[in-house]
Amino acid sequence: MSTKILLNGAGRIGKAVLKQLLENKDFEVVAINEINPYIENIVYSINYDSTYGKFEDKFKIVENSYIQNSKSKIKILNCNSLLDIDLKDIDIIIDASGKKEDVKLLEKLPVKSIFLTHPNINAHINLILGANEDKLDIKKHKIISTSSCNATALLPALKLLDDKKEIICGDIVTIHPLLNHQRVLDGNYVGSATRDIDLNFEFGRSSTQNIIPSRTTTIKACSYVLPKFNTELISSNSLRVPTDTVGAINVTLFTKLSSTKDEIVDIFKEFEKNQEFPIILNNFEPLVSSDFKKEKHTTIIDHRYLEVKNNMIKLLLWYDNEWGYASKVVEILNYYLKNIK
Ligand SMILES: NC(=O)c1ccc[n+]([C@@H]2O[C@H](COP(=O)([O-])OP(=O)(O)OC[C@H]3O[C@@H](n4cnc5c(N)ncnc54)[C@H](O)[C@@H]3O)[C@@H](O)[C@H]2O)c1
Repeated sequence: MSTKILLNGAGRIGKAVLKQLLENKDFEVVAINEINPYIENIVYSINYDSTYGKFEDKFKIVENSYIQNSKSKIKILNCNSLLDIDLKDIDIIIDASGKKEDVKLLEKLPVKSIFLTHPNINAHINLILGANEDKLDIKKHKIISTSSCNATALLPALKLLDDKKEIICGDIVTIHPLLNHQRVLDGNYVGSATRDIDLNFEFGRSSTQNIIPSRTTTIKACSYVLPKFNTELISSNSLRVPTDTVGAINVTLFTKLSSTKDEIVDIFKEFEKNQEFPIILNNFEPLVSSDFKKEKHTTIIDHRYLEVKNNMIKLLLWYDNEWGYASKVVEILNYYLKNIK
């Protein structure tokens, strides 16, 4: 029997998750809850996407509150809170709205599990494949955070290098594409449920005319998954750039054991050969960010820019922050269901 899913929030991540769930017969998305009250607009934005292109099996509206294509029929709901939804036919909720609902209230909802697509210290587990999937305990973990796109891309590489060379300290710079909370032209800062960084004037500035520096919660998100990787060990900041998707992270690490470049390349090659999930992809070609669009590997190690000097390792990582991250949400969901059976 297929797993019945309610998707909360059909924005950038919600739609990427939806389209990947629709490819899999084990899942049935029975409902989408969106605060956007216009079902015509919801169906339009599922069918047409500037970043990933048209959706071939188009949806249309049926019976006023459903959308349907050749394979699926999905009820569209318009509630402000998950707590107000009748969940009797739902097994699992994927919350991609960015709303920070009280976890104590979410725990009481009559579903098997709730997946949050943001880091959440109060979730029962923050889970990143390649970092802590062995810690998943389906008896204890009902509210599962799938962390952030940056932490998902960074932490497996950090853990691997720490296991082999022991990280003493480091610094990262995330180079992150546009997000929907940003301004097109200069304006006032607008707060957003999708960000929990303090009020930040820079985000009131035109997103298409600037490289915008900002703080990032990446390392904090890593620490919710593996406490060793915290802001005492690794400093961070971010540059927001005017591209649609695919982020990069510049990583500088100082390690207890020294290394050679060949050794580090071999560590990543060995991991790629033996991995259970598509996590590490080693790249040796002269590629640019758009070449990694729709890449499902969690993190692409760009060996053309790998530098190793004694105890210092400098890496350039790439990741698709939308489609790639959404593919991890679906993989974690699959992993969870396999553990239930
Ligand atoms: N965009 C990324 O690169 C990225 C990557 C990983 C994780 N995330 C996280 O995923 C979440 C969503 O981010 P996004 O980029 O898709 O944002 P988005 O603004 O594109 O989408 C959010 C959607 O949720 C809807 N929504 C807001 N409040 C709601 C509510 N109370 N109930 C139902 N729907 C509601 C909005 O109308 C919108 O359609 C955030 O927590 C974000 O931090 C984003």
